[in-house]
Amino acid sequence: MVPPPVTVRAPAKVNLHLAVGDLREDGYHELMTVFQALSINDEVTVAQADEPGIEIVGDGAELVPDDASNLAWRAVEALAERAGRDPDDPRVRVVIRKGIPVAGGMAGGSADAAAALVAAAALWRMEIGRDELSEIAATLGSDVPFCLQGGTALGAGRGERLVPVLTRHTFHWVIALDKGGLSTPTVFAELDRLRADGRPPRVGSVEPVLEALATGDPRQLALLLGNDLQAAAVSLRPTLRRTLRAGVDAGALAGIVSGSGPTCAFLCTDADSAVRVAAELSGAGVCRSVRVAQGPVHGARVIGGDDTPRPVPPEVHA
Ligand SMILES: C[C@@](CO)(OP(=O)(O)O)[C@H](O)COP(=O)(O)OP(=O)(O)OC[C@H]1O[C@@H](n2ccc(N)nc2=O)[C@H](O)[C@@H]1O
Ligand SMILES: Nc1ncnc2c1ncn2[C@@H]1O[C@H](COP(=O)(O)OP(=O)(O)O)[C@@H](O)[C@H]1O
Repeated sequence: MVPPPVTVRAPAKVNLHLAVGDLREDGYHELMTVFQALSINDEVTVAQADEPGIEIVGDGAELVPDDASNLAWRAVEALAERAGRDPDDPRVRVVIRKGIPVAGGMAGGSADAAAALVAAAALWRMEIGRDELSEIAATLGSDVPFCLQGGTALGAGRGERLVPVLTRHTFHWVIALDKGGLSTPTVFAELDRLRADGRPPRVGSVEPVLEALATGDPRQLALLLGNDLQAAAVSLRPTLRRTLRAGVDAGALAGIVSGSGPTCAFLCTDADSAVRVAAELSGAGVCRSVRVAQGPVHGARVIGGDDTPRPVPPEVHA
């Protein structure tokens, strides 16, 4: 019998704190970061199929590769290998519905990879623990283990070594999407260049951020948001300075470039304030579009539960 397709939702992330250390010999930078998963999602459906393939729909779909280089496809191949299937012929069809801005510093590709891992594991009814999935996730990208885990987490190494952070509070965000993307390696390289030329400011220690998260006070957290990549993202995209100012002028507690950018994330006092800030920011003409989001949310999860029969989405032909 053909198993029903599995659809998994995976979240975007913002880095509340992103301390970038030195360039390592393997080409990565040592990081100390605090991730938070936000209620902006991609959905990935994996279906058994005689005609394998990948399809991407939604915002920015044309910017995402629809071949074997797609991270979701690579995730399926990696899991097929673990399942003892032929990784070169996994006999599935993958459909990605983009809700996360592409190349926006919100881990869209990583979310797709995390979702594809969970979906393929459920489709093939694999007995595989989250720890092992997380190990496979880390081989696909630094942010993929976090997209799997979700919530709020401290990330070390290149961001893949995670410890969950407990928070008692839901935080309310306004997200400003920029007109184009920024390439993550280019932004890291720009930071190296800025550091070789001078001393761009570095974020402080992470402990106060963890304390603010424990109290759940957005005002306290707002004072501590920090991102070492921000100077590099602003250097490559100077208009971000105006976007960051406009969000604070609109009433946000603080604004920050999300990861490698160019998306900007604004922390607000509460849900009502976030709606007001979003309305004013979208009228300011400084960004492509504006969304309201909350965090933390859970990581990659089957929608509706493993046993719930789901209709076949029109794009998927099992
Ligand atoms: C900057 C961050 C912050 O969370 O995310 P984004 O803002 O891009 O989403 C991450 O470190 C990005 O993670 P991810 O997008 O998974 O990057 P990877 O595929 O692992 O790496 C892409 C490239 O980014 C650079 N890179 C990435 C991670 C790291 N710790 N040091 C690096 O120098 C390297 O040049 C690497 O080749
Ligand atoms: N599912 C995906 N598979 C492979 N590449 C992707 C996928 N989604 C996005 N990309 C590509 O990866 C690059 C980074 O995109 P993304 O992960 O969305 O941003 P970021 O790394 O800034 O968080 C972009 O060039 C984009 O085309």
